Amino acid sequence: MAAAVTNAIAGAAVAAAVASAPQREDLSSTVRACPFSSLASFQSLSASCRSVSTSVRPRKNSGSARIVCAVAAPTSTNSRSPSTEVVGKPTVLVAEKLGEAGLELLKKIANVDCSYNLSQEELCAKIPLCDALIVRSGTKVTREVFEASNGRLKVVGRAGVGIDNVDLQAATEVGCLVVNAPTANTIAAAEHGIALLTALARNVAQANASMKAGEWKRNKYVGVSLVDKTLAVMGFGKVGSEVARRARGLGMHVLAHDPYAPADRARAIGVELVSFDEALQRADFISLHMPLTPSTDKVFNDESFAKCKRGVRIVNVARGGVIDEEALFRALDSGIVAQAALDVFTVEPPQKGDKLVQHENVVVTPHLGASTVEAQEGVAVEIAEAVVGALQGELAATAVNAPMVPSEVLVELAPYVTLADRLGRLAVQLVSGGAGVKDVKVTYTSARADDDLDTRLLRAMIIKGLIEPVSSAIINLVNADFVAKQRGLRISEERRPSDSGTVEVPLETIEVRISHVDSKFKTAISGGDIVLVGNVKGGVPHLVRVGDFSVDVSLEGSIILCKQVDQPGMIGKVGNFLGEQNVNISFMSVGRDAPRKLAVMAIGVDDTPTKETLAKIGGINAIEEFVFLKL
Ligand SMILES: NC(=O)c1ccc[n+]([C@@H]2O[C@H](COP(=O)([O-])OP(=O)(O)OC[C@H]3O[C@@H](n4cnc5c(N)ncnc54)[C@H](O)[C@@H]3O)[C@@H](O)[C@H]2O)c1
Ligand SMILES: O=C(O)[C@H](O)COP(=O)(O)O
Repeated sequence: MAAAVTNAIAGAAVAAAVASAPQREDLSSTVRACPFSSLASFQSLSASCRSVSTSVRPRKNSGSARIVCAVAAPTSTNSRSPSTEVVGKPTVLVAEKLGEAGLELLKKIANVDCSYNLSQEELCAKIPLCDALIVRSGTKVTREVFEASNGRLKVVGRAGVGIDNVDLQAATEVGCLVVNAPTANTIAAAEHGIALLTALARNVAQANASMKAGEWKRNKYVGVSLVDKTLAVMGFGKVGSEVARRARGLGMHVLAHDPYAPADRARAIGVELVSFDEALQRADFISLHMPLTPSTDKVFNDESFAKCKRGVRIVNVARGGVIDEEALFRALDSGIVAQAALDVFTVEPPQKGDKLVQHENVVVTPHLGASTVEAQEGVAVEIAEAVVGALQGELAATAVNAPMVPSEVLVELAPYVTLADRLGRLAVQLVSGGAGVKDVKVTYTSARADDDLDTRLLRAMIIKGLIEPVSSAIINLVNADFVAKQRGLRISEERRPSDSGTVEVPLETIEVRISHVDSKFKTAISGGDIVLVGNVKGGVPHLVRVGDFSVDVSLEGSIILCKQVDQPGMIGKVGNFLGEQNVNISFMSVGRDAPRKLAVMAIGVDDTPTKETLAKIGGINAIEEFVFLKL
């Protein structure tokens, strides 16, 4: 007897729960466009991969480019729109001054709202209307901002390098991509570092102020020479190496401390890489160029100043927070530090009358490192390109909160990305009961060596497929692992060597196995688990196994799976019922134990059959159970 029709129809509604999913919704209302859900969208993504592939390489720390899959832009019709907004275009909020060329690029694809000097409350009020936000260092993009966006904010662009003003953890949790503009202001920052170094050595700022006050004090402002002095560059990245190169040109001996710096770069510039302590002990001048991170926070403190040569001079164009400002004040007063030049401060702007700013041996500028005409135009274009790309679902070469997936890998994995998402979607629809999905094992069969397959993207897409149909979450490469962990969904991965495959093809099959659940289609159970296996044929993802039965159905449209007693006329009967309702069949395949024994019929349909049609199929005598699954 055929399974109860109601059970079968419930297949379309996905009663399954993924562990601790906050909401269960009808599948039809929750299937969302995935950035890679169609080959077409992935091909456009691949095209952009190719265009950058020669310049893209994995970067250690932040030194070189990264490529990740971004999140496709939603359009802005789901929120109240600003009056000037063009419906259907994404909205980009530019919260700090951005160069014209960048604004022009943004305006080609988006409604651009330039609103500067917003308070946190004003930013939080605006953000639910925005798909992207562009900031410099003056705007704090806090957890509160991400939460206020209600999931609409898809990308934050930092028009500059330092991302210490953006809560990356909160961004990742909500699946918001963060991109920066890491290269365009390097030279400007390095030049400002050198400007401060020379100004410090020759008392330019103090002498200037004194003369403007009507004085003429030639003896007071005798400086020190730079030539033959030792400069320690702390943080030998983009800016640090440019400062080092210029300091070498000034005839200085240059040391660098950077735990991650490549020795060949240092050798090429004529720089000696040393430990933190050695740098402090040998330097006459110290120039800071490391990012502000938990490990560099106040790394210049009483203890480190005590290790310095007496009379050392310090330049900081990195971040105020890397110096304990109270400790610097003490070191200046005690003479350990003769002079300091500061472009950056723990709190910006510092309080009026700040004692460090007022100190006579301190030269200050109001965070001007990146502020040249050239750098600001460059940064604006760099960030606008990254944000536009991300909004169009393309690649972000400068993402800071997503794993790097090299472009070549993305191109090759494109059809498998779709396969992974669809296997996840089908598998979760086969789960019944309230136990929830907790344990999923993914097995990749490949003829390639174990270290020759990057599965992070595939895993992310399987997670997306498993979670999205049964929750309100939106999953992408940024937040997939986080959301899975948060929901107690354990994904284990295994590589299985392929005997028959070739290394030309990255993957033979992907198997998704859900343990410790019941299935509404018992035939999908193998060894106690729901098991689906898929592969890619001619660039199209196919389902090739359901439980212990081989099938072959392309993963497009929707699928009806029937378990039946193998007998003549079955295909015709089912086909007739679907034909009566004008439901187009795209694919049909039968996998069986043996002739006239049990079989699984997989039918791909382009349209969604009505409940009545599904009831008629369920009523066919030879059909023991069936399920309708939406992709
Ligand atoms: N004042 C400005 O206007 C201005 C302009 C540009 C950059 N910056 C700041 O300058 C800093 C450097 O920028 P960049 O573009 O060179 O970045 P970068 O990422 O290219 O270089 C930073 C380097 O610091 C190194 N590093 C990390 N931790 C370290 C540690 N504990 N000790 C020593 N080195 C460490 C990294 O390995 C890296 O090589 C950033 O903080 C950036 O925000 C300021
Ligand atoms: O990290 C940076 O890029 C610099 O600090 C520049 O910051 P700004 O964009 O606020 O000038």
